[in-house]
Amino acid sequence: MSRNETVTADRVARQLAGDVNPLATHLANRYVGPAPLPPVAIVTATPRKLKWFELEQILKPVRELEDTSSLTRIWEHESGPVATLVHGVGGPSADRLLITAMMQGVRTFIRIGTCGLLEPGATIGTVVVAEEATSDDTTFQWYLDALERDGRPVRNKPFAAASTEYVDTAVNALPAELEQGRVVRGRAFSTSLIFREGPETAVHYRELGCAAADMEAGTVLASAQWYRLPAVALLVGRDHITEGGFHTDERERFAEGVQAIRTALDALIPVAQAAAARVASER
Ligand SMILES: O=P(O)(O)O[C@H]1O[C@H](CO)[C@@H](O)[C@H]1O
Ligand SMILES: O=c1cc[nH]c(=O)[nH]1
Repeated sequence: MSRNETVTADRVARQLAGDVNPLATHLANRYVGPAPLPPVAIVTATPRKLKWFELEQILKPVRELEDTSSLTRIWEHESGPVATLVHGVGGPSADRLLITAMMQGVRTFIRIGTCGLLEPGATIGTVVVAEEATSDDTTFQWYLDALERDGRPVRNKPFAAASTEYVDTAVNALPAELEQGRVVRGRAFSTSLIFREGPETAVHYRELGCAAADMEAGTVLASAQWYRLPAVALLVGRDHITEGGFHTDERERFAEGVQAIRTALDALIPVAQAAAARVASER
């Protein structure tokens, strides 16, 4: 059996074949490159941010797939191969990437990125390990409704959950110097309306119990739950939504958060390799 046939034969491939339209098949190569992609993918919104994370400190570059919308790069971690994929900004863009990446063999997603902080007085560079996320966008709502119709609703509506194993691994790996409130295991709100945020939206997010706002974690976690894949989002606080203050004011703090996420990733990738292999073995 060729590797490509293996990708198309598993449980996730069958679910995808039953619920996405032929356009996704038509576009998969262009978006993410040909199958098989590594089963573990690290995803973020923009190539510029991906550079900030300096993943070459923990991964060995192998090759770049030419001319893909997600600028797919293949890397080698000591635990196995990893892809980095740029999912674009917002839930719909992330959803396009997630689906096509799954079609090409990805079986787990680790989103890394930046977020706005909601807790008054939180330090720029605070790391939020999103164990749950919700969103105001249509892709997130589609997954929430689909899960409901399928008889497996999210446990804490309207929040989709991350893999507990990933959250525990990431939190335990975060360097000790980031303790004292700079590591938050909590909820994220993913918005389509970043430039409409202000004190009132922040109150709303906080009332929902959120510590951070980004634009994609909700869709990443909800999509993963729909396809029964493990996923998590590791976010570093880049600005304050209510008080002003940006990473450009506190570069060192921000850099510490970025470095902490890299440390967490290094511990998380082997766990993700094992989890993705389990998913890929499901028939
Ligand atoms: O750091 P990234 O992944 O770009 O994520 C955050 O930054 C962008 C907004 O400027 C959105 O994509 C948001 O989710
Ligand atoms: O990245 C984001 C998303 C929403 N709000 C923010 O402040 N930052």
